[in-house]
Amino acid sequence: MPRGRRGGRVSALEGGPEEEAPPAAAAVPSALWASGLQPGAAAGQTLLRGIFEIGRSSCDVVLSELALRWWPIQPERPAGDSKYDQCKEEFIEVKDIFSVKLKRRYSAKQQGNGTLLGITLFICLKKEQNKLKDSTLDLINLSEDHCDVWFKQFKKILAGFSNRPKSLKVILNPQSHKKEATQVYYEKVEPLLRIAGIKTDVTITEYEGHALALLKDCELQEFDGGHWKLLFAIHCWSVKSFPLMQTLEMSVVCVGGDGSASEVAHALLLRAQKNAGKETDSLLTPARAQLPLGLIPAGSTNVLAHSLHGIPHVVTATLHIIMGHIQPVDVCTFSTTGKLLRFGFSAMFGFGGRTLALAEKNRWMSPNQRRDFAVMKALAKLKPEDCEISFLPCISSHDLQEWKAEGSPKSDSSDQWQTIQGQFLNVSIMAIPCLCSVAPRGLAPTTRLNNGSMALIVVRNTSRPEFIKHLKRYASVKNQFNFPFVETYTVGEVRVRQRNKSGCDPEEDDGRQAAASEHSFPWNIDGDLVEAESEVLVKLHPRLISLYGGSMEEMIPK
Ligand SMILES: Nc1ncnc2c1ncn2[C@@H]1O[C@H](COP(=O)(O)OP(=O)(O)OP(=O)(O)O)[C@@H](O)[C@H]1O
Repeated sequence: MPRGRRGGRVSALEGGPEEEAPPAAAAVPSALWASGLQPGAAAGQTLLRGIFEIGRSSCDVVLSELALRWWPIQPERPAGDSKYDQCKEEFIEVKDIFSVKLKRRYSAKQQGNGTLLGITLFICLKKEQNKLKDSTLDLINLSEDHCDVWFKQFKKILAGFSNRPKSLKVILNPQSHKKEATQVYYEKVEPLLRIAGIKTDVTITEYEGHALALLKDCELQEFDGGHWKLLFAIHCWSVKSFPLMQTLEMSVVCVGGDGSASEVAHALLLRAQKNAGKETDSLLTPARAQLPLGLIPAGSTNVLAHSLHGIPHVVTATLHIIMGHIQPVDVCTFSTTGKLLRFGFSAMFGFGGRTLALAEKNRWMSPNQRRDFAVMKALAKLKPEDCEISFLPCISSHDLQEWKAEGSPKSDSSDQWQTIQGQFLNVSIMAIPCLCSVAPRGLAPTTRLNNGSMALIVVRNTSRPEFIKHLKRYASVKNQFNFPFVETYTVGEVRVRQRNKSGCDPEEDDGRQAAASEHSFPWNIDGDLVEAESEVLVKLHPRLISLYGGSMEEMIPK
């Protein structure tokens, strides 16, 4: 049977059993399924044409600017025999190739280069549930000259992908989750980076704050001789001159959980302010981070990586970096009494802050144990915070379009602060959707990575069973906030002020006592415990950092 009709298994593109295409996709070749192009679609100018053996069939192969196509060479068709009509063209898109190697066979006695067998292409395939998977396609031809021409052409094409990083500074937290980040990196990430020809320089962090200390003040050339300094200069120049045409010679990658990821993002942003000569304490318009950041999920919580990739999957995260899939992402500044606390993506105050404080106090437990224990204990001691919350609402894009149509000069955020006050069990402020295992659509499902607004979700005082019901509803795909005691707002800026700080019972070992002095309150900022004074200002800064990840629209389950 021709390949195009038997599940499309080009042998070289086969994946492991858990990575098989779902039944709906099984009827088309995996390479076709991976691609957005349809057979016969315009493929750009033909660059090369030749014969290779692919999956044991001799094939006519055409390389064009956009795609590599092939179809079996058929013997002259006997009259009336329709069998060969079923032969289908197969193809992969050129943009899905991330490396090319000459394929050789080495025997024990052989000296030198070995026997040439052909060319191997390394390909990024899109699988179900936002997963990406690496695969290979062998183009077999024993001719050195033939393969050399094709190999050079593939190399030239790959060199043209200026959005792909050439060099990575890798920051790895060996303590993340159950201390498996090092293994994750060397077993799953580094081999792919090596195949892609990306240079790496790895720092294994030795203490909390090491990543910040390393990235904040160091000279970039320290990482790689003069290489980094030169590339940094080129990068700054290219960002300045062509903001949308960045040459991504280098990037930073964090291997760890949310705490590490957010520390590295914070460090890159502090660095950007320093380079731009900006004071961090009165930041109205912070400078963008110059270096893109990749996140490899290896922590107990991986909300940032999950939100970026739609799935906390190490190979997917690595392939987004290799393929140069860049997302500009909104960032918040958290400040108190005019001082910058930190840059971050999401925060919780109240139940979320106390739960984290309790978990931190019990770090001797395993990550899952201490998380469950902290949730149970915070629920047992559930009590509201007396707060005043002021916010600047964002105008919906629909209203904005109408105003623009009417010629009104209004911008997308209102200049009218609104204030709510009372007893709140939890306050969440999120610039990204915060996808996680307990909330498949995210803790803030209406926001996006870069929609220029934050979700403010406030939970007013209610009974414990009602609050638990609300927490459980996050697992649902709809009506998460359909409770009379929950309010959601789309905002650009929020100020949370603690109104009554004196109600703290020293006998109670709740999160507040666990975390802070009587003058500060536990905030959970991207999974890190931050003690803040009574008032915290959170301000959104659209597209302040570039992160490697997929397109959000495809990712959130409907
Ligand atoms: N060698 C180290 N020893 C102790 N802490 C470290 C080390 N390296 C980094 N850290 C700190 O560990 C914190 C948590 O790390 P990370 O988020 O990567 O792991 P995690 O398993 O998700 O953590 P958590 O259990 O706190 O959620 C970070 O704030 C980071 O600064």
